[in-house]
Amino acid sequence: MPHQHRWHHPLCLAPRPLRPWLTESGSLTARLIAHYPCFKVRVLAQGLARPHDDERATLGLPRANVRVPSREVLLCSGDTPLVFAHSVTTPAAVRRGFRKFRHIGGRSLGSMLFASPTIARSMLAWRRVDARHPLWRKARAVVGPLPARLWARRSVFYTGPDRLLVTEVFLPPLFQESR
Ligand SMILES: C=C(O[C@@H]1C=C(C(=O)O)C=C[C@H]1O)C(=O)O
Repeated sequence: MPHQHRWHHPLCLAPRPLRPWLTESGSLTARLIAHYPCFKVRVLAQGLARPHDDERATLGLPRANVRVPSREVLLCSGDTPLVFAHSVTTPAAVRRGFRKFRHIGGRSLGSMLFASPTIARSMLAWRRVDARHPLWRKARAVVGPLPARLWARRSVFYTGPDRLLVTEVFLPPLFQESR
């Protein structure tokens, strides 16, 4: 698992206003809605894509060139992006336990994941990402200029044998002011 070890940067290094967001163990969507009344999901991509290097092992995908169901969204307050979220799963999972994944559209994935009593979640893991990481570069491409390092977190949702890996990158409004 080559990149796995990078996913445990100590949270004490994170900006204080960001920590409650990084550690939220319930739905991030629900927490955002509570703080931002103009919460919106902007879907950037939904379809088949190559998983990132640090996602493949977590999903048990052996081949580097395999394409898997993926989704990228910006979670926004009005037009202001707050979180860039990237989710990947397996072709088998979208036919079984995560059947709704492909049809979620402009609703939040959190509304599906946390509504189902048969879906469980792993521990959260955290790291900082910079221009060497594909998620930083993807966020930069849609959001525009960004700080050199951003905090990200990820966790796996499980149902039966199926897995869905959700990674969230936190954008400046969530750490440049305290809420
Ligand atoms: C996992 C959750 O769902 C959020 C919503 C997402 C989406 O709609 O694609 C993706 C990741 C999360 O930021 C959550 O709310 O905690």
